[in-house]
Amino acid sequence: MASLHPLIDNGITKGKPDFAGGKLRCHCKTNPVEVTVASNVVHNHACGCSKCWKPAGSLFSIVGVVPRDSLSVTANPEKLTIVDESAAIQRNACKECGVHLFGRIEKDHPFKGLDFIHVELSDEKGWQEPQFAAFVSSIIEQGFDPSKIDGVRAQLNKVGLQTYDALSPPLMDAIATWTGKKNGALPANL
Ligand SMILES: N[C@@H](CCC(=O)N[C@@H](CS)C(=O)NCC(=O)O)C(=O)O
Ligand SMILES: [Zn+2]
Ligand SMILES: [Zn+2]
Repeated sequence: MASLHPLIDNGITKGKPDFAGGKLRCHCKTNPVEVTVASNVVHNHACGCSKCWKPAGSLFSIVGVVPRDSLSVTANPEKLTIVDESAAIQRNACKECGVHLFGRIEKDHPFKGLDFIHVELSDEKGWQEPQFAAFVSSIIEQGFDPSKIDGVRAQLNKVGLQTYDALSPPLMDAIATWTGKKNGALPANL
């Protein structure tokens, strides 16, 4: 079976409601970028989109939000770079290892004031557990076989995650398959 994400593959461990935050570190063996977060995450969820950072071999990102004021870069900030300046979410990644430390919204947007983080970058336990899975069909755009996408939804449902797409799942899959063929991630004759 495909790996969804290390935090959900073997079932989901519930967080602690009173958890007060912790430190996130990139994957660099020396001089990792360190971010300190003084709050728990909310709306933690799995995201299948192509923009959210995923650990190697995982189909999904686990991403949650924290108030921007509760996040600070506490070591090696010079290693950070913004992945895509034109995106609504300015994802700050380590130039050396590629890990995304936090995403920030600067433009006028419903989520302005919130930063997006990945709690598996922290050694602390107690972060809110993932609550649902979003943008499931988007993994097809990245080359995932569309005929196997319902198996992924079943895997997510099995660990207790409801799955969502912007439209109904079959319609979103069809749109994503078209996009995957167009961008070359899927064979044109599929
Ligand atoms: N199908 C697209 C979906 C991208 C997308 O819309 N992602 C959502 C969820 S993270 C979003 O809000 N993106 C805003 C952004 O990346 O700035 C993909 O996989 O690239
Ligand atoms: Zn790094
Ligand atoms: Zn995403």
